[in-house]
Amino acid sequence: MNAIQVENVSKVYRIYDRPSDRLKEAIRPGHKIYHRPFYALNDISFSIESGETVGIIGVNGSGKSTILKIITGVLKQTEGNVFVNGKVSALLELGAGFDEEYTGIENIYMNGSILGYTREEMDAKKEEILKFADIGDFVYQPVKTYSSGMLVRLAFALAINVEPEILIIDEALAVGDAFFQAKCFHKLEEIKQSGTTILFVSHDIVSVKKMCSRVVWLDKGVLREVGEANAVCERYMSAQIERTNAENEKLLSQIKMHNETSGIEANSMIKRFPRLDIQKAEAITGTGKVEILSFYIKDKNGKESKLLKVEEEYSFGIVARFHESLEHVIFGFELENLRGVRVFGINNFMEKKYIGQVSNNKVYEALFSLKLPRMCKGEYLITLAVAAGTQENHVVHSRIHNCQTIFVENEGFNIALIELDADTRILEYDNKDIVIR
Ligand SMILES: Nc1ncnc2c1ncn2[C@@H]1O[C@H](COP(=O)(O)OP(=O)(O)OP(=O)(O)O)[C@@H](O)[C@H]1O
Repeated sequence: MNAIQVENVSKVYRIYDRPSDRLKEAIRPGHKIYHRPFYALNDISFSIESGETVGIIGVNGSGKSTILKIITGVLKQTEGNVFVNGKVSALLELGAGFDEEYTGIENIYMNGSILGYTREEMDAKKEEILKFADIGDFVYQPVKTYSSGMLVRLAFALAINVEPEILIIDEALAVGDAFFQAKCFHKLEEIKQSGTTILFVSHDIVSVKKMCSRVVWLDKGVLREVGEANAVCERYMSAQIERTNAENEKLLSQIKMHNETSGIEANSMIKRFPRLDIQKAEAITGTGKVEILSFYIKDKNGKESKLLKVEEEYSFGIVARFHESLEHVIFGFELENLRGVRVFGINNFMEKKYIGQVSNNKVYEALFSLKLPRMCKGEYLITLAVAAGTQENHVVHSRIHNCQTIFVENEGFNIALIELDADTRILEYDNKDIVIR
């Protein structure tokens, strides 16, 4: 069953060059048109099944908030239809849904009554809401005195504790502090498991990948893609890379970087490298001026391996052919877990091994030797990249996303993403010997 169905929805705004044009058009109905139509959304269709967690992604101004407002009924579409099946609780703009003259408590009851709950029913929910919001006595103060952090705390606590069938969240979590964000993500995970449909707008692609099974990608009001979360997020990130590449290419040509002495070692021996299988890669992007030919991992005996043990030494090699002479080249790779969380990344720029210039039609091998950190046991995905510029400002010439998996063995407790090397001591004191300041 569909919880939300969006059919050919468009939202058109009238844009006037001068404020007076609006008036001129109003007083001469049927005559001259003074406005230009602007499509904030253009013929958007998608549906969300009951129980799904779906993300909406897109750059600023792509129409994400507009579609959420239309789904929640805050805004009326110009064309098309929206069907919503279930009780909706929404967290839209910060403070929306609150009357700022009233206290937090009063707002809790007002919102509850809008959602059809009686005062008694809200009495029962109040404690849970206040506990989650954790804003102390501020709940007795008018909402207009709240900081943005307090507002989002109350709004989130309210939105999740009214047992919605459909929960809609617009980027709101970004406002809270890190502890609150973590608490919210935990709670969202719980809500998701209970079968609530969740629609989630965020610029944080890692969270979207982690939370959502499917993703809707909006681009300048147009639906670019709807599909499996990881795949759509990858293509979205690739598109962002291409966009920033174009911008950085311009910027780098203006910045004059001093040529470092080249750290490249010449090698005339014939070497064999395993061919990189790019068939399984999730996305390949870049200018195409560099072709990544090989990636390999060798253990300390020089044996190739995809089954790695924590705290052992490995060398990671990237081999690439250059189709153009380039300056300030950066070779690097990243490791992500299967939930899309990056565990580590390394490149020669970070390691302060600067490369002055590489020549057209030559092949270069970048070698990274490292001790594998104490990370959680399991499967990981590798992303390879060759870029040029600096860490902050670079053009990606080739990026092969999630092209290979490795398996990490860890005989430890495996309770978190990484384990620490800590010097742990326990000291004992007599009660009388301590002062707690
Ligand atoms: N009242 C309005 N009149 C004219 N244009 C508007 C109006 N409201 C929104 N827009 C435009 O509609 C487009 C979509 O806006 P929307 O807020 O939905 O984007 P968004 O994807 O949520 O952006 P962000 O990530 O920055 O929040 C933007 O170009 C915005 O300027």
